[in-house]
Amino acid sequence: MKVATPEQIGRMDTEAITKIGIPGIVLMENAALKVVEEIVKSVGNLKEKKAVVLAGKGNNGGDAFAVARHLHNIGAKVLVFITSKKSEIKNDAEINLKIIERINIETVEIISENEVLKFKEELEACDVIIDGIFGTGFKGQISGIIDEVVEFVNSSSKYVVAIDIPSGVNGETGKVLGRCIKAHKTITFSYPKIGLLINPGCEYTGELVIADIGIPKIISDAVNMETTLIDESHVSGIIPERCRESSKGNYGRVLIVSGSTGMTGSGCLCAKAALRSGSGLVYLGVPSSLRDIYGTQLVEPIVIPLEDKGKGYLSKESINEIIKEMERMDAAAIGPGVSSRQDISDLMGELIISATIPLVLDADALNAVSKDVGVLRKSKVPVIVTPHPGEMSRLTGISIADIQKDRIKHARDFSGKYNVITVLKGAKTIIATPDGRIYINPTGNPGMSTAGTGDVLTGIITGFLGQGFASEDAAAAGVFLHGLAGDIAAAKKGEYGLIAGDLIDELPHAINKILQKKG
Ligand SMILES: NC(=O)C1=CN([C@@H]2O[C@H](COP(=O)(O)OP(=O)(O)OC[C@H]3O[C@@H](n4cnc5c(N)ncnc54)[C@H](O)[C@@H]3O)[C@@H](O)[C@H]2O)[C@@H](O)CC1
Ligand SMILES: [K+]
Repeated sequence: MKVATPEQIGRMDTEAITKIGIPGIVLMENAALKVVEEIVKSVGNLKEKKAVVLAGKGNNGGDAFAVARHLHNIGAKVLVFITSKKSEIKNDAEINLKIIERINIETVEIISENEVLKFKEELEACDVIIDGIFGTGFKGQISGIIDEVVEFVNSSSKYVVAIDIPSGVNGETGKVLGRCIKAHKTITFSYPKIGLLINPGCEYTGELVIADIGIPKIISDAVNMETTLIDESHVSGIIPERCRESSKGNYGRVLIVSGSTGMTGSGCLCAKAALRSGSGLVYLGVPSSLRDIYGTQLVEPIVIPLEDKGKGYLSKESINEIIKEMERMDAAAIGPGVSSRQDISDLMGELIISATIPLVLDADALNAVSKDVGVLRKSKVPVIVTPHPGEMSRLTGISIADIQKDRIKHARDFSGKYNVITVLKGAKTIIATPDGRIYINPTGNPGMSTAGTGDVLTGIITGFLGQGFASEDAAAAGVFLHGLAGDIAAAKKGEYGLIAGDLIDELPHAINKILQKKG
């Protein structure tokens, strides 16, 4: 599903009004009806129930006035608090304000401490709070009396519904600089806004509902939305049904270059995940002195011992063997458990430059690349890098805290600078393409913060690359299914006891769920 910036949504609204001739008040009415429908779904029959509606001075407030009218019509006792002077309210919002005044819905301007006290009392007795203070027009930080109002809402323990965006979230960046409405449900219009999907904004939205308010397709299609929220239908468009007549040769050969003494598990997880994502043949290139360990752990993958002179880690001496093996492969992953010795750095640089098949670089490969990041630009093949924030910090020299503050920007900058696809892991994994497009992944849970889950992701993405998916599709489908497998595992076992191997077990179920979408 496409994701919009507030500016793009504003443009769609304006063009629907000016170019197509749909009056703004009609869009506002559509928006309000969708909000009321969702309130009823969550709170039930509102007859005789008390609703407190908060309205700001912009069009978000206009929506709130129209919501108040419909709640009143279905029998709710509605009280509207306005966070500005009524005289500041203009245009469509003013029309809706005048309407509710004419039908005797009580409206109170909260402009002094007296009204704040009244507001606090009313909150205690109400059944639902509707937040229409700020929407896409919000910038900066909530302050003054509105700050107190938001604090009371958040400490009220009442059900809170946000109109379009919880007031206080920046719809473009997801930043929350001050206090912010913590909603149980947010009904956002036309398309999700980026700020509702990424941290910290997404922590405030509660359940997110996307409501169509009638923007004509001709208008929205003309807006170039560069951000995609990966969803089931997106992934089902990537994963093909298997051909009835096929053999393992149809589903790719992948090479996983992995392992050092004490770090053999990562390659095993990676290889199993590649197989569970449908790979025809998985080859695991490992230091030859460790081959027996893999032999006892793995049945289906083929182990290729790479000369290590008995050292238990790979070095530059294995380069020719690896490059030769790559010639018969369709994709390769390099990195899981290879250790971070200098020998590995030298090996990585040469492999990246010489590779002739799509690559996934993970873990120690990224740490090695950090010493000379420019080598990524010398690759002749598509490269996917899968850093967690710590690895991203080493690759860029930017602190983890700063990366986390603007994950989209840092992923996009890195992809643009080094011509790679960046999979920036963490809650809401971000994928950035070299031409600046972004994918946001909604699946996954904190149970996946455990050793080996990154190796599983690398295996899935590599498996998909080997099956001929474009790098961007392999990354998008890979992160979504990895998170979905984690969600299925967490539903069965809880988040505490979840381990990386559980993701591999659930991966076939996650893929099946997506294939069923194809109908
Ligand atoms: N015709 C339209 O354009 C439609 C707009 N809709 C609604 O309108 C909203 C956007 O309306 P607006 O553009 O009027 O914006 P908002 O209603 O979000 O509010 C903007 C107002 O808040 C002020 N403001 C911004 N940041 C502030 C801060 N930190 N502290 C104090 N005041 C601040 C601005 O100066 C402006 O007066 C959407 O979110 C949506 O809810 C919907 O009704 C659909 C149709
Ligand atoms: K709002």
